[in-house]
Amino acid sequence: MEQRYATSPDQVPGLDTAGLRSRYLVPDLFVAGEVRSVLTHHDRMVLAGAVPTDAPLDLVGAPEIRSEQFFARREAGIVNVGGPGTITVDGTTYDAGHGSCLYVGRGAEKVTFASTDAAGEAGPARFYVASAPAHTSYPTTFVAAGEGTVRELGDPLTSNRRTLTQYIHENGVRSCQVVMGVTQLHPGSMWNTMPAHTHDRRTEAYLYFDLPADARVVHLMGLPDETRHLLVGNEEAVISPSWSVHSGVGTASYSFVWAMAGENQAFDDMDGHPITDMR
Ligand SMILES: O=C(O)C(=O)C[C@H](O)C(=O)CO
Ligand SMILES: [Zn+2]
Repeated sequence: MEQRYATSPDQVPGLDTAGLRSRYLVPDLFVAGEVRSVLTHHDRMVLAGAVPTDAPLDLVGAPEIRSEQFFARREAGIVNVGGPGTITVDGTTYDAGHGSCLYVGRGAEKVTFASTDAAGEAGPARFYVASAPAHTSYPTTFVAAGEGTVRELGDPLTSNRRTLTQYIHENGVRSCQVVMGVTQLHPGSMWNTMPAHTHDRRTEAYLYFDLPADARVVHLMGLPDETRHLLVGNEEAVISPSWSVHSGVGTASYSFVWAMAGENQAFDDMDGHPITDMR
């Protein structure tokens, strides 16, 4: 498990491109036949990727979280951004298609990922995990793709028409901290999360997916009046500390998984920043 310590907005103006990328971009979570993970000390979120090929893969603990079982003191939301696959939690198997979400509660002992058609046209499943510490155990719950709480946002005239589906949230699948969903840009719309916002009470991570290999999302980060950008490729994640805006524009169509953890789960507890105030 890679470990990244928390950062302050004071550091951002002094960082060059490589410095920004090494702290905030998570570029290599998805590797065939492996589980890769990153622990950020921002709200102690763990981001992981699992790509099972010819053999199933288990999500296990690590020295960085001082536990043999990943879910000993944690919960997680898991979204499949690849081909069809299954997630088995303590003997119960969930068919997890592209874009579906499984919440796994604290105390789960054995969590196993498998692909249904790794060698076929669909390719291996690619499971994205966003986890946070949990004080109690909520039931493990599956939500099929698109079946959460849907919000239609933006306008084609401002190139930001998008469908936001909330899976794990206050009025949906219950959790201790993790709030999670998927936003899909409509054809021709390229801007996400504009107007941009911050939420000083929560850390958030975006994982961009379904982006063509030769396209990029220009992702804005930093304090609203001192922004920087990251060029982000398919299946790369960005860590947004509580003080950082998180908004992007793609050079092609894309979706992203957003996941948060922190003080509260109130989705609308955010501070908007008009583009005219941003620098
Ligand atoms: O398209 C959007 O806008 C989003 O998906 C916003 C994220 O859900 C978010 O940043 C929640 O805080
Ligand atoms: Zn946000």
